[in-house]
Amino acid sequence: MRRTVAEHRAAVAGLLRWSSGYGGGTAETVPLRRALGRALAADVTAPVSLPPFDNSQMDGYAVHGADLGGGRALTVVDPIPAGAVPAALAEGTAAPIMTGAMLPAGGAAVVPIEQAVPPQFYSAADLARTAEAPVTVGLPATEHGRFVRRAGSDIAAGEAALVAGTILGPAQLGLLAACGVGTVPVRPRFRVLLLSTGDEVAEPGAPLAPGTIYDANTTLLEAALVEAGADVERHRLLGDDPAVLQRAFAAITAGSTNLVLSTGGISQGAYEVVKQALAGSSVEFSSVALQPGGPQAHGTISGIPFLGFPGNPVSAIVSFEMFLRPALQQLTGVPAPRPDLDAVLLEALDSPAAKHQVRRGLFRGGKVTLVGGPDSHLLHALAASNCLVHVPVGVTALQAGDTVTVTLIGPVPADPFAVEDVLVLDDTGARRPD
Ligand SMILES: Nc1nc2c(c(=O)[nH]1)N[C@H]1C(S)=C(S)[C@@H](COP(=O)(O)OP(=O)(O)OC[C@H]3O[C@@H](n4cnc5c(N)ncnc54)[C@H](O)[C@@H]3O)O[C@H]1N2
Ligand code: MOO
Repeated sequence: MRRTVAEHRAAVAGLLRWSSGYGGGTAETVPLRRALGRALAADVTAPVSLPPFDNSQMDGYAVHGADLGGGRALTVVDPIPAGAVPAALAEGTAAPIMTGAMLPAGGAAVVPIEQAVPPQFYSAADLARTAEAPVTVGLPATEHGRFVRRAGSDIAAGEAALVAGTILGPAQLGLLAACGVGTVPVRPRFRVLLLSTGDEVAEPGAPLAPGTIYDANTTLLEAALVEAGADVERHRLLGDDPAVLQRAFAAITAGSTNLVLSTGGISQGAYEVVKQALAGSSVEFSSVALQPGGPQAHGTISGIPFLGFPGNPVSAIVSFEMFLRPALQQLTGVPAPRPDLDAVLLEALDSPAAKHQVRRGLFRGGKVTLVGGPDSHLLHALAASNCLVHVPVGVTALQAGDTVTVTLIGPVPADPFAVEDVLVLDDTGARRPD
């Protein structure tokens, strides 16, 4: 009995949710620079306020609360660089103050240097002469608090900075650094044991013997798993001997990993090693209405989730994108930037009526060109594509100009038309006349 893509997706998600043991693991504490993309394991409270003290938003003059009305010459006093603790500001004086510098006690506002008369700062030598002939500055009227960044206006000490489960991106890590937090507790990564099967499959690097091919799946799937926030703690290349694979499965103990993932050996051949090694087990071998990625296996080994992907590399990665990546995202919260977009198909295609076909394409500017045919060995075409093109069950043909749904799996190249637009801008950013 053939399963639908949605049925298998739900089965994989349920398997990981109920059997992977993910979620109960011990948090690790890592330095901020190792925490990018990880999920925060506990709430973090701000240990300091941001900003920690009232400070200037502009390079200019700090003015006393009694002098906000402007119109009188103020005596210029010692400047306040960022990092200094200033003396209190007296009525009738103005202190040159730099962006980020602490506002002096008595200071009520900052007037930007451009609005001062004259609009300049004075040298230390000029100010040293203050005793004989005070240097003065004229400032326009301003209001209380103008260009002052108040302590705690971003976040107050003791407030929740980030909540558990937050995915730590540059902004979140920057906030923690600004709060002086150097290490963070993060949820453990989802751990995967990756097994590639096949007597014909050889480790890259060694000379290629006749009849053999290099192992692409280990590298392809490890990269995909890492990109999705998981950790391949171990991978093994195994041949087609069911006894060897059975021993490898028997060595897997409960709790040792969150998922066992294999490629190859699950179809209709005479040497389907995964099928043979798991005969009589609870693992289910099914045919999903998907191309590539039709043959699938799922179940548990020693209580640990097991997924068997087909051996063809494109079938394996399509299986990952269609089934495993969504389940990982649901479970770990690590974002999988895989937007689905509508695109105008630039050429015709055929598809089997009973299957959801996934073609590879290059999406740009709202349009998609197919890259290579539907076959599942076309790794070069996969590497030249940036999206999966979906042809739903029941659709047997599409024409150029039809709208399809694509899933972005790689970066979109710059639109050549957009580049031309940029080139006709002048130095000010205005569009030049054609
Ligand atoms: N009579 C039938 N034959 C096949 C069917 C079918 O329904 N009836 N299904 C086809 C489909 S669809 C697929 S997909 C494959 C899946 O086969 P297996 O999962 O058993 O995978 P293998 O036979 O072991 O390998 C398939 C293919 O992929 C190459 N391969 C395997 N591992 C790697 C690797 N690590 N790196 C690179 N390439 C790998 C292998 O050499 C084969 O060419 O079955 C079809 N057959
Ligand atoms: O379904 Mo197979 O996965 O076409 O190549």
